[in-house]
Amino acid sequence: MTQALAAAAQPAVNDHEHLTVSGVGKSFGKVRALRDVDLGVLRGTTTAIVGPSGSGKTTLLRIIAGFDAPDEGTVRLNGRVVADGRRLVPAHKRNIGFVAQDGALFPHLSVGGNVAFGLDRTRYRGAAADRRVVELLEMVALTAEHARRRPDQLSGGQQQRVALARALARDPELMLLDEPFSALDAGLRLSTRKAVAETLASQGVTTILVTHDQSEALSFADQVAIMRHGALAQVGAPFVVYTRPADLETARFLGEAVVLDAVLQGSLATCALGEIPVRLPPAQGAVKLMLRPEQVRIAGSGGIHGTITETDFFGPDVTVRILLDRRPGDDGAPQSITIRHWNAGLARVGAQVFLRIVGEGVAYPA
Ligand SMILES: Nc1ncnc2c1ncn2[C@@H]1O[C@H](COP(=O)(O)OP(=O)(O)OP(=O)(O)O)[C@@H](O)[C@H]1O
Repeated sequence: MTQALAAAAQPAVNDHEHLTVSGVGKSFGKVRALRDVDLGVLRGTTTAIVGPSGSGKTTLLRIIAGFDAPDEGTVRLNGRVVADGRRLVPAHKRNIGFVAQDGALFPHLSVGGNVAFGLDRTRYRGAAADRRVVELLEMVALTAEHARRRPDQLSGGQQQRVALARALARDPELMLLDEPFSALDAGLRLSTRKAVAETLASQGVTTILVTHDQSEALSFADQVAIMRHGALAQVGAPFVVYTRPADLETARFLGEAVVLDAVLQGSLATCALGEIPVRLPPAQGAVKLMLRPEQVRIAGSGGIHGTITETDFFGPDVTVRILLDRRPGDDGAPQSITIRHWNAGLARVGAQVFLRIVGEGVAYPA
């Protein structure tokens, strides 16, 4: 093959991409853990890989790190192939940082000793190393005082931030985070996540976070990759994947969804909630229409109404199940929806309510 032909046979690689995963597959015996995964990550951005347990997230992260080799496909860092059928650049030559679920700090070393472990000893020695350790601890909102403690004398969130400081000590270009917040309780999880995101953004480190928590993925990342059964179901900006999921399963995975039978004509879907505009209609005729519950509001009056059949109180809001009244000419089965409302006093079982729809729906072929 001539050079020009060989170049044409290569998949297109975006020059701005820090990481490019193309057609990656991996099996463990009969288990197909990854199939035909394509993922591009721009330099300095944050990507979250989210999916249910066993969907292949960790396998993909380990292949990006260089801990495992793909069976097929290619991984490129800065346009350079680091893994394909023949070559495998090992993890320690990929200039990456890795933070595991449990932080994996060395219990026998002090906090400072843990961070210093990551330092390049040809660049940092003696007082320079001590100064760099404190600098790294300050990046993750800890101090020189913490450096003297043992890891077990810190809170869970502090330990995770030390693990991040240790990973940052290597000056990585790419940071891989494998569910690093999952062992923390809700409040600590939020504040640690924010602190970690801010540190990584300020250092301009390209970051990939693996999580099974949808809201964590949506709030942390510039780009969300949804993984299912070893394949990527959708990759896009958080707002896009949440408001325009590629399919119903992705819609339901990323959040609560109101799904109704509808008939689509042009870009208008007729369903038990009236006529709802649809962006980019995929088909005409019978479809499934998806709205997010926050798009359905309880109103003072209107043409759409129903009866509350069930409520569930959560504190800031209440989940309300509503049996929709049939609209004139509708002879289909009765349909119920579940939405949220802030006023628990208003949402009483048996109450009649009017509903108003905000924004557009998403239609899927029935
Ligand atoms: N070393 C291994 N040997 C055999 N099977 C494996 C191995 N590692 C992963 N698997 C299998 O590959 C599939 C994907 O696993 P993986 O750990 O990547 O999923 P995950 O999405 O990270 O799950 P979790 O959220 O539970 O960590 C699973 O079916 C798992 O059992």
